Amino acid sequence: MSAPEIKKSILDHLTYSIGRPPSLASKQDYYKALALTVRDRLQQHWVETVQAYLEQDLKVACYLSAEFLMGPHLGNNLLNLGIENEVRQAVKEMGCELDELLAEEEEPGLGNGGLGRLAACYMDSLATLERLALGYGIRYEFGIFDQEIRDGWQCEITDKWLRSGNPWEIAKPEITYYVNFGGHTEYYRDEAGAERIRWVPDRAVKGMAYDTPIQGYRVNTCNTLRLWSAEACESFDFQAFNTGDYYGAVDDKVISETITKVLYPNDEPEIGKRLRLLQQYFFVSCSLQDMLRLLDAQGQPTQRFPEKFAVQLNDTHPSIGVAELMRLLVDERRLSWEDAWDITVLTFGYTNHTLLPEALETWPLPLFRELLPRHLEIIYEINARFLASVRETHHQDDEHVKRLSLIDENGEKRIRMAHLACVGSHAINGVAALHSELLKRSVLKDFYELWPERFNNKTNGVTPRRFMALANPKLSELITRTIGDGWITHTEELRMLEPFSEDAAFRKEWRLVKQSNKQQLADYILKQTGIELDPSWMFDVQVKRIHEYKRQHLNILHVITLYNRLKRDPKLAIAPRAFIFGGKAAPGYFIAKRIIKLINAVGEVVNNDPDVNKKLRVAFVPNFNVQNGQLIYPAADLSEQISMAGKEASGTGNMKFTLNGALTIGTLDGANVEIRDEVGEENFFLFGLTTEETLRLQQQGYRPYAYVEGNSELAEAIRLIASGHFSHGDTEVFRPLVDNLCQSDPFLVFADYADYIACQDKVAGVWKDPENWTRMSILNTARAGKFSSDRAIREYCDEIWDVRPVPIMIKD
Ligand SMILES: CCc1ccc([C@H](C)CC(=O)N[C@@H]2O[C@H](CO)[C@@H](O)[C@H](O)[C@H]2O)cc1
Repeated sequence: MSAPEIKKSILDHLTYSIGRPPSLASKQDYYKALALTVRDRLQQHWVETVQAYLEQDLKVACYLSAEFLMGPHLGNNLLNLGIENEVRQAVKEMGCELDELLAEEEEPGLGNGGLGRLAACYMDSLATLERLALGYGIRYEFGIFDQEIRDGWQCEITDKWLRSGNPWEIAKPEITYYVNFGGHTEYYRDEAGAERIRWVPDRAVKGMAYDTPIQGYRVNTCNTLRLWSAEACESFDFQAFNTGDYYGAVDDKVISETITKVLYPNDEPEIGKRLRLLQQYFFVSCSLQDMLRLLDAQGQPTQRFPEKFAVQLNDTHPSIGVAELMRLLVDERRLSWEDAWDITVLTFGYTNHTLLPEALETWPLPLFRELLPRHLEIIYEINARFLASVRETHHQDDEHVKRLSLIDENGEKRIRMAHLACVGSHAINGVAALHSELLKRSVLKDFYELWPERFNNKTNGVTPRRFMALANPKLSELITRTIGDGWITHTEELRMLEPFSEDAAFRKEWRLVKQSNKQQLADYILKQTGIELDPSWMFDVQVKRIHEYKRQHLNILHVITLYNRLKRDPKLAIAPRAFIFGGKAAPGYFIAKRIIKLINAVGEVVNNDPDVNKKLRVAFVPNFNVQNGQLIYPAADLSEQISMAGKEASGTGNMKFTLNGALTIGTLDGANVEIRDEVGEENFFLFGLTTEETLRLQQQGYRPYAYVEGNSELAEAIRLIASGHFSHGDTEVFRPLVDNLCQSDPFLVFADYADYIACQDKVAGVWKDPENWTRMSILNTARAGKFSSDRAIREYCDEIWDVRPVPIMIKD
């Protein structure tokens, strides 16, 4: 791990792995050689961790997720191995800058947003807490699209993240499984004469494992992220070729590989596309077959499956797993239905990440029957037994039974995947206290009344390694210099910072760190957008997927309100503010794309208007992802968490901002509630209707335009948008947005406008006293220890998975 040894290893990899003499090597080559050098050092831990698993009778946490938003690996692995300085020195001696090589890494964007990034944070915490774990997912050839902003509009660019290979993964051709589709089922008599059902599929693909090491922070544990890639069983059909059917010869190859070709770029609206179901079944079947192989490899009986594997369903996307495990246990391992069902329920836990009805996945029966005929039968059987028990034990009326059923019989019959997940899991959790409560009171109410003991809350968390130590080295250095470095693995120790909020010298240092982070972000934004931001201004930031319930359009209404105030009186004493936005919209999400256009259109007018651009600036950071998120979270003064109450399940960006000393303006939604409880209501800018109040308002009949008539600033802002003031006189481009707001406003933007503006004025007031602001900022960081993914993972391990720490010894 010393600089000279690392230098030698990089040179060796340049020669033996890359095959380039240093004189000819490009930055990409040096990056690759360094990545392989670092991977070597991970692999020793990796092998020891796998060895420990094979030698000891241990239980493993298996996290099934259709998305893993890992972010760039190199910096994180240098931090977790504790060799950043040695590497920085080694590459310097070779004439390279570590930061240049870090910038060479393609970000593996195998996720959309919160759900995918949470899975990545949890993998980091599982390894750091020395819990044996496997992350199972899909190795998409193309991840989340790259976003370019052209003339204010989002443009989607294919994410060819594998174009120059991926040094962090190891292909495992020896770990492949067949996954079947289509066909029919039939009865047959087994050798014992027992009548059984077999599936006669009409298509199969092969799933091959690609493993990525997940190194814990300063421990020997190195877990595995196993991503499956689809390939044809026969990559080339010579028969077809010889008969001149050249396309037919590779047909199967093309079709099969399509399964893991691309990530669906939607987060929230359910899409119900056939390929999406193929993707979900494909990776789940490979994963469960892999677990059964591991069980066999350890000579363990099938009955011990739940003692060896705790399988967590990351939302409903992998919930077909309930039916697939039953198929593997009953059809292939010939267990009785009852035994198989007990194993299944004991094995699975289900995490729900959204209350939005349109995001709860349901599959049309005909599609299900066509692709997965045997699973449909199994789901019918599960449903029949479930409803029978419900009738028996709970004497439920038909209406109730209908509501609980796995099959939605209203109109076109559909499979309710959330219901399958609930029936097949012994634990069901939401991702923040409010969300878990709302789950019990709304979408999963009937299941809660049935099985209250299964329901629990696991408030989300984020890894302090990537989002503090790696993203904010200056703040980390100041904190460690002040309270030691225990906080990196025990964030509750951040509390020791509290007394320093009263120390003027410390506050000064705290402000200087924030200032330099803001300068760094300003430089990045200038390079990306050409927009100049002054780091002495308040950086007011909203970065997250673009969605109406997250209300980026409420934020831009505040910007327009300040714009109007300044246009009316350019000398108005407004606290100079830079409004920074970022986030991708699902390509088919019409309104969300118009919101991006509106933000950029308002920005263009504001930034070029001398009456206002000395106090107001707007910048939309293109291609918001994990990499630039690491630049943005440390540089924010104000974190915008302004979703309509009851809509944001948790949020995790809110936690990253708070841990990096930003103050939050937000509603009582998701984890905002717990952030406010932890940091103190006096250190949180609260506004807006509560969940109850939103429901009451919508029940009593909500007339959005009444709020426009009742508020001149709101009326002026809407009038300006509708007039084409921000669109070169074009009154059509934003009409759909204005009409949506004035006629339905489903996310109560108008209802919360006045309180939001008043709260923002309060923020401006507090900002005027930097000492007080800094004190509040320090207290936010000091009291945000709860929001570490380590705390969340400890709870999952102790309360759901029963997975214990296993220190890994490195044998010399
Ligand atoms: C079917 C398409 C689809 C894809 C993704 C999703 C995810 C559930 C969306 C998501 O990322 N939800 C977010 O999950 C985070 C982690 O728990 C929460 O913090 C966010 O509040 C929630 O919106 C729903 C539907």
